[in-house]
Amino acid sequence: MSVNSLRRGYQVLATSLRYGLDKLIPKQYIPWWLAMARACLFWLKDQHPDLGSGEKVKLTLQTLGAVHIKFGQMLSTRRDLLNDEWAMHLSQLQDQVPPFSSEIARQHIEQQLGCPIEHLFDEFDDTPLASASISQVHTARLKSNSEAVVLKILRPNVEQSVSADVELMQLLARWGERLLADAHRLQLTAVVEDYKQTIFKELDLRLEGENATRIRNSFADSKALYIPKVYSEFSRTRLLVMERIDGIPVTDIDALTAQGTNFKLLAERGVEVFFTQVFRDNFFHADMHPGNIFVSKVTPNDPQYIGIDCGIVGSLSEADKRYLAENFLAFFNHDYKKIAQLYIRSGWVSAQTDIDAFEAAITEVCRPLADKPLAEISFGLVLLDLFRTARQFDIVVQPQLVLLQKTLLYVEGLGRQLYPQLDLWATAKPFLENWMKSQIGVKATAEKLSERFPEILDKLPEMPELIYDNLVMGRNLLNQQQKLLDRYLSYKRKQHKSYFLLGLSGVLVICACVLSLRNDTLVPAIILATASGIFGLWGWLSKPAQDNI
Ligand SMILES: Nc1ncnc2c1ncn2[C@@H]1O[C@H](COP(=O)(O)OP(=O)(O)OP(=O)(O)O)[C@@H](O)[C@H]1O
Repeated sequence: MSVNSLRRGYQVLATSLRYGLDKLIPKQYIPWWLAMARACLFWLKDQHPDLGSGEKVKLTLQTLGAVHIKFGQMLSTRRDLLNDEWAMHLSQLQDQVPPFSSEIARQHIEQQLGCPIEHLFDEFDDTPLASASISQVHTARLKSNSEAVVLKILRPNVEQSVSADVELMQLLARWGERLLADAHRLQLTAVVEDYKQTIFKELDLRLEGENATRIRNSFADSKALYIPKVYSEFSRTRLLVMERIDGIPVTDIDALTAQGTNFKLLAERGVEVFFTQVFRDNFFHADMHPGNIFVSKVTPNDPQYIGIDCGIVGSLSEADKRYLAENFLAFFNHDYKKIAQLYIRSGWVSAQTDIDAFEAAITEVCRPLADKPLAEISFGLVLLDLFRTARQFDIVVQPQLVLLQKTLLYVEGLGRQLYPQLDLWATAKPFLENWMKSQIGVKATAEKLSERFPEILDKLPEMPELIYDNLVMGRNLLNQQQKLLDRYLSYKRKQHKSYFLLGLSGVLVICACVLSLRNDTLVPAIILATASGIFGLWGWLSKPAQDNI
């Protein structure tokens, strides 16, 4: 436990209490010991009693910095779970976080460029265009070709603030693993470790530029998604220069309606973009909150998304991708037994699970969702059902899927806002069916084989030797397994014998004690005590050594 994490823990607690967040929890949910602990922190008073609860939460998260702002952004996407006041305040965390001074921004940009801004850019605007969790964005024009660009510069000291929070999260995860009954299932330290990797990569804007260029290239001819061009020659670790886009924020429903946007197509394209990135490209934008998504003003009837901020991206292993696709398809086909089998095969749930009970639980969760438009699905209830089933069947959290699950939440929340009649499943099904066909059909297998043909040809001469070696290895392995089994059985036999003798010795000693209470049974008592000693010693000596297993 480091001093840093303790200090940060205190800061988080103090800020939350000074904004009176403790008062937002209904009294009946506060146990007595927590109420007493709160009373002990008497000097941390609510300093903003007049503010609404949504504003208090926003200001707390904003004060605490990047990691907390990101959490607020995530909450803000679930308008179906928030009241208007909370939704309005939390959505400001997407791009209206208080900016830092333009002088500091200039200084940092020039430090990164190694020359005055005016050498490379015209019309640099000192008033930031937007300011978000980790950075601030200023507009300018490239001197070389007069292109409108934006300069995204990291916030001062953002690395330190993120480090402190990650350390605190690691500490809490370790405590959680010791104290929570569900710890082994929640994989807290692994999830935090994954988050650490992700967030630190986001702080390297050069990586963000590379991610953006990769997604831009894979959607080069797409009508669904446009990613602005990155000027890598001017980009550095703390500075990203890219084409300035002029779209309508995806949450500005009034402006989208005014330009006659085809909302149905827009929502369907959101689903298409998500599945294309996950399954075709295996490289997905994993920070798709509304502040990072715009809609082009050019062809409202054939609407195109514009995506920015590719700092957080995800990809899956081939096996996870395949299991996921099969899971989705089984869900679309109402084949709940298949979902249960897939969970067991992939190891996401124990092989000892009662498959019939598991299937019944999955049916209960999935049936209310099947074939329904988003508007008819209660997301909150689905989430509660999912948590309940996960706990009941001891489903282990898969850290590698957390980013994807977060992205799916964003996509679902977005679809709900844009076009609540969207049938997410009907839109996704043909896409996944085609993808599966491309993975497992005869043609796909032939293609994969032909791709690997030179490699296979190369290894062909080594084959007989490899086959022979493997057979020998297999036989040795079987012998070893048999030996291990024999040793284990012999260990168990010795252990039972030793327990029996020690037990017998115990019984005899009790009998000896009882007999010794009377003078006329003193001799049998001595005999029994001696026998007990012999059996005890024998039992002790026959105890097998631990390393004999
Ligand atoms: N290429 C661009 N053209 C126009 N505006 C942009 C561009 N890039 C960013 N912005 C504006 O700047 C805001 C913040 O940018 P960005 O999301 O990249 O920053 P961030 O600090 O990484 O944000 P987040 O909190 O989402 O991680 C965006 O919401 C958008 O309003």
